[in-house]
Parts: sequence; structure tokens; C-alpha cells
Amino acid sequence: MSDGFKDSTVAFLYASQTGNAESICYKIYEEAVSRGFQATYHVLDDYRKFNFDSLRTAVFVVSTTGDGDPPDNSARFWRVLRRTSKDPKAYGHLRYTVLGLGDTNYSNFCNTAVRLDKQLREAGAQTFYPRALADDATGLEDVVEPWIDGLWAPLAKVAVCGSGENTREASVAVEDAEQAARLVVDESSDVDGIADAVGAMSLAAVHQPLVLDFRAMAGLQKLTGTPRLPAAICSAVPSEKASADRDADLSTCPPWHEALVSEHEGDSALRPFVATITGYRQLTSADAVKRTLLLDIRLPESERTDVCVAGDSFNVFAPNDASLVSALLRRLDVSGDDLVALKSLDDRVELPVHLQRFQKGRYTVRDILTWSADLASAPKKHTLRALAECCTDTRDRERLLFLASRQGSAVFDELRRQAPNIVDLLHAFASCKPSIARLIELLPSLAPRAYSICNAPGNGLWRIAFNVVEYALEASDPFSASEDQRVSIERRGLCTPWLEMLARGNSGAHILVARRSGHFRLPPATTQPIIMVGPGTGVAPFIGFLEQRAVEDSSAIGSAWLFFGCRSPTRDHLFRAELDKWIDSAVLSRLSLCFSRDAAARDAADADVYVQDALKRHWEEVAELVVEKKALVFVCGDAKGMGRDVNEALADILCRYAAKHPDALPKLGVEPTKNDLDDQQEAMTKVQALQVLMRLASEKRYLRDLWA
Ligand SMILES: Cc1cc2nc3c(=O)[nH]c(=O)nc-3n(C[C@H](O)[C@H](O)[C@H](O)COP(=O)(O)O)c2cc1C
Repeated sequence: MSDGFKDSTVAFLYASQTGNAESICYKIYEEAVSRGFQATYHVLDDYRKFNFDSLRTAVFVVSTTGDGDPPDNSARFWRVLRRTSKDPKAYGHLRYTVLGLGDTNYSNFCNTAVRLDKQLREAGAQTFYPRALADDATGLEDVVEPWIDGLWAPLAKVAVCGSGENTREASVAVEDAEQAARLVVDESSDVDGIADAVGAMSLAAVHQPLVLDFRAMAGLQKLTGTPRLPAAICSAVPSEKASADRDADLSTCPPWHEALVSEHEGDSALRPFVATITGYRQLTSADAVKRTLLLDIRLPESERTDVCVAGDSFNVFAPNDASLVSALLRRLDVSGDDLVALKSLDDRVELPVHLQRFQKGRYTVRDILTWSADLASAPKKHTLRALAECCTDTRDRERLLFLASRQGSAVFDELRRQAPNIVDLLHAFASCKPSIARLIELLPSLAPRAYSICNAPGNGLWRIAFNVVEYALEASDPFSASEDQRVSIERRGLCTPWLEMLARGNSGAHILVARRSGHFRLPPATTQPIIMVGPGTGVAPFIGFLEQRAVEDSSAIGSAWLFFGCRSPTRDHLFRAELDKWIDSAVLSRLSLCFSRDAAARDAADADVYVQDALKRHWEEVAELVVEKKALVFVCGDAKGMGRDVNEALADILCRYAAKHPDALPKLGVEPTKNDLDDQQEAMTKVQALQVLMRLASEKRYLRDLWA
């Protein structure tokens, strides 16, 4: 499709919520430079820096978050694209390709990539290489690696490729072949080997055990599908500069928080700011399985004219756990207090965006590890591939290569299930000792965490309700001397235990927060009925909705029906008093409760097990509200389980309603066919019902705020 013109510069652009798209985009950019392309690399929201309107060649790497939503760091870009892409010639000069990251466990697989591709095409841009969509459920690498391999030839047709040294790639290919040939696992030593890895458990102090069974390596001569060795990109050099100023009161914010604020100058809606934790309340009983806290966050005077409304969410910038950072420093034998400057190993290649602020040498190693690198992110195959090269022990190296290979997929999946942080990994592979620069460049950036506001904002107060993420998982140790082979592994989340610690400590801790662009909003004084589905902490935004309704004229607003679920009415019935009060005052018209782990309470209250069961029980009333009264349906909570099951339940409900009331089909935008009318059961198929739900979502009558 090349028009013969070759562009001199290729822009590598990403949108990323948790760092995957960012690091993959950087990897491609870095390889492009080493192949001789002149390249730039930007986050999509920096569209002014890469001059989007006059861009000629671009490679987009974008992930999808929430319920098919684009990542936060592309919100401003989408606003611009929506405006400009109405002109079918707006991007006639742009040649592009898109790599989408997503997860087929979510209902809108890779929606950001699909939408971006569509909008660019509609605005006249042309693809120079087919789009690919990678699935986190099966392993991003399966799609990403071959897509990158295939990119270079088409890219060279549309962009000038100078005399780049391709030596690095050639040497890596040779090295890979050698490694494959060298991987000869001695079957007899294998059992001992596993015992070693299992033995690492007993050393567990700060770190947690990893229990992996490497017997599948026995007899393997060659590994395939191992990702290419990520190139080294930076070095950490001691810095003589003065350390950045620090305010002891703000030690719970990133030391560069002022710079972050000024980087967002001109975008007051999304600019971060420092807020204060002023109180908390535990919403669950002491014997509940999960601990749910309600936290009060006071906004500073400058933010009192709050643009947030009920249902909006915001980001919290949280650090890695201090003891985890210390354990990592000890394990690598590095002083955390040293000031370092990160330098690119190749002048032509910029550092990844999240590392660029460390080029001036004003921050310590501890600062970088605490606030910038995600120490607990799920292990990635290319990281394991790189760590393999940092081992002095052959067995460690071979095992890491195996984990990164196609043959090691089952063991890799088990590794991911055990959710190790980087310290756990380094203890399990005891001879692995990456340099601090290598480790920093391999770890993804630490992304802020999003929370729904659970009050009606407006008086300078945001409340959030969250479960403190702490759990134990089990692994089976086949070589355990005891009869019980189970090993318990403790895990903690990053942000919620930290918020709990701040809340339970002295009131007044400062945290850095930033508003997010929101779509999950209750229109003011709406006359349409609303249906809210929010089990567990998914109820949070609805508390805000109900606070908003409580001050609206009740005679002029539509009805409100809440489906709420918890384990047991005595342990984790969140906001029980508030909900009872709103039922009494008719702010809430109807409340359907579900108790998943308390059969006696269920019988006593005639409640259901899960919210999707309650929806199905009241199918005809729910469908009537949606079809005849144009109700707004809001769903909030866990994306994979609840979000999917409620979507299915709603589709079933619509099918059932259409079967009983075929005359309702046109109201759903579905044409009755002759065959449909012959057989009422088939009045509307499930596929059609799912399409109706998608249309309702696009019309903002079916809104979902879903999270992992
Ligand atoms: C809270 C959450 C919501 C998600 N929603 C979707 C979705 O709607 N569709 C999809 O294809 N993938 C979804 N994903 C999967 C991510 O797109 C996928 O894990 C990707 O690798 C993340 O890339 P990133 O780290 O660059 O953001 C979701 C992941 C999370 C954690």
C-alpha cells in the first residue's frame, strides 16, 4: 500500500493502565532504533509533543481497561481524536498499525485497539501492517512476539531505515540457538533440583515461597518460543548532585509529586494533587472473611470547587511496601541511599517515560524502587528470559529459560498463579543477581490505583470503600516429607494495606491523588428509573448516587432499585443502616439482597445467593423497566466473575421477555422475523440480546464500572 513516500521518523505510541503496553511499546521502539529507524516514543496523552495532526507513520500499542475503556493516560488523546476524526480526510497522511492488549475474560476484548483502528480508518488513515490483538488470558507473548517479528519489513517500506547496526539481533539469534542446544537436563539430578527450589521455602522471611515442579524439563533438548532477550537500555551511575528537596509531612507522596503536578498544568480536571486522610470506619465485623474500610479523604482548599459527581473515580499513587524494597536492596547487595542517575546506553534511544525523571541524578535507588517500579507485577516471560542471563548457576538459568519457553507454559502458568513479587523470584533463583539498572529497566512502571468515590462529592470530601487485599493461596509440594503436601503462600495487595496503615496511624496522612475521566454517572434529577447492581464494595458508587437522590425532589425522579450481595447479613452487609434509612425515606424504592454464604439468613429473608440470581428471579419486572420504561442499568464490581454473569443474566432476561411479549421486539430495536413469530421461544436469540445490551451500553443506558 506504500505510496512510494518514506517517512523519516516513526512514532511509537502507547496507552497503558498497568504497564504492559508501555513496556512492550518501549521494547519495539528500542529495537526500531537499533535497526536504524529514526524513532520517537510517547504516551498517547502527550499528543502535542508528537504532533499528532501531522504525524505520518505511527505504531500504536494500546491496552483496554475497565469495561472496554481506554487507559487513563490516553483520556486527553481520545477527546482530540473524537473531535478531529469526524473529518474523513483528517488523517489521510497517516500510515499506522495497532497492537492491542486485552483479556478474553472481559466482555469487550481489546476494545481500545479496535476503536482506535476504526476511528483512524474512518478519518482517512491507512494501515501499513495488520492489527494484532494479544490476549492476557492465554499469554500476550503468543501474539506479541510474532507480530513484532513481522513488523520490520512492512515498516521499512513506509519509513526510512538508516544504516542501523543489526548486530545485536544477529548475536541474540545465535545465542538463542546455542542456549537451546545447551539445554540438556540431567534426569537423575532433576528431583534434587526441585527439592532445591522447594527448599528455598524454608528460607522464607520477608519473601514468600515458590513451589514449582520442574520435572517436565527432564529429557528436553531444545526449547522453543522463548522471547527474544530484551536489550539492556540503561546504566545507573553514581550521582554527585544534591538530593531532591523532601518535606517530611509528604513522605507518603512520591518525592517528585510537585513535578507531576506541573506536568499536568493546563489540565486541571486530571492534574494530581495532595489530599489528606481524615478518618476511617470499618464496615465489616471482626469475624468477617474480608476487612472492608470506609476512608475519608479531605481535598485541599484549592480543589474545593470539585468537578467530580457521584459515581466518579480517582487514582491513588501508592508506594511499594517499604520492607519489600529493603529486602530487594539486601538481596541485590545495593545501598538504597545512593543517589544515582540513569543513563541511556544508546544516545539515540530515549529512556522509558517513567524512568526519564531519574536522568538528573537527584533521587536515590530507594526512591526509584519505592515509587516507580512495580515490584509485585505478574512475572512476564521476557523478564524471566532476561533474568536467566543474570544467573551464575546453570540450573537456575535453565529453569528460567524453561519458564519463558513454550514447553514451560504449564509451569509458567503455575508461577503466575502463585503471584510472586520480584523478591520471591530472586530468592527462588538464588544465583540470579541482576544489576540495579537491569532490574529497574525490566520492571514495569508502578501504576496508580483507581477507587470509586462512594459519596456525593461537593463539600471537599471523598469517601472510598475498599477491601484490604490480603489472602493466602495454596501450592502442592510433591516432595514434601509430610503427608500434607500443601504449602500456604501469603499475599498482600499494594495500595489497600498501605491505606489501612495510614488510616489506622495518625490521622492527617497525605496522599497524592488524581481525578479520572468518568462515564459512570447518575444524571441529575433523572425521571428514568434506575437499576443498580453492586455486590460487595461494588455498592460504593451507588451510595453516592443515593446521597445525590436524597437531596433531589423525590416526587420528580424515577424509581431506584438496588441489587446488593454479601456473604452474610451480620458480617459484611456494607452500609446496612444507610440503605435501611433510604428505603424508609423512599430515596431507594426497592432493595434485593443476596447472601452467598449464609443459607439460614437467605431462607429467613427470602434472599438469593448472587445478584444475578436475584435479577433472574425478578426477570419480568427488570425487563419491563428496561424495555418499557427505559430504565438506566448500572453495574459495579468484579469484572471477570460478576460483570460477566450479570451481563449473561440480563441477556437471558431480555430473551425471556421477548418470548412472552413479542410485540416488545421493536422497542429493543430487534426486527421480528417470520420464524421468530412462529416460535415464541426464539423471538430473540441470546446473541441478539447480547447485541441489544451492547447498543444500550453505547447509548449510556447500560453502564458498567468493572475492576479486577
Ligand atoms: C480492571 C481491568 C479491566 C480490564 N478490562 C478489559 C476489557 O474490558 N477488555 C479487555 O480486552 N481487556 C481488559 N483487561 C485486560 C488488560 O487489557 C490486559 O491485562 C492488558 O495486558 C493490560 O495492559 P496494560 O498493563 O498496558 O494496561 C482488563 C484488565 C484489568 C486489570
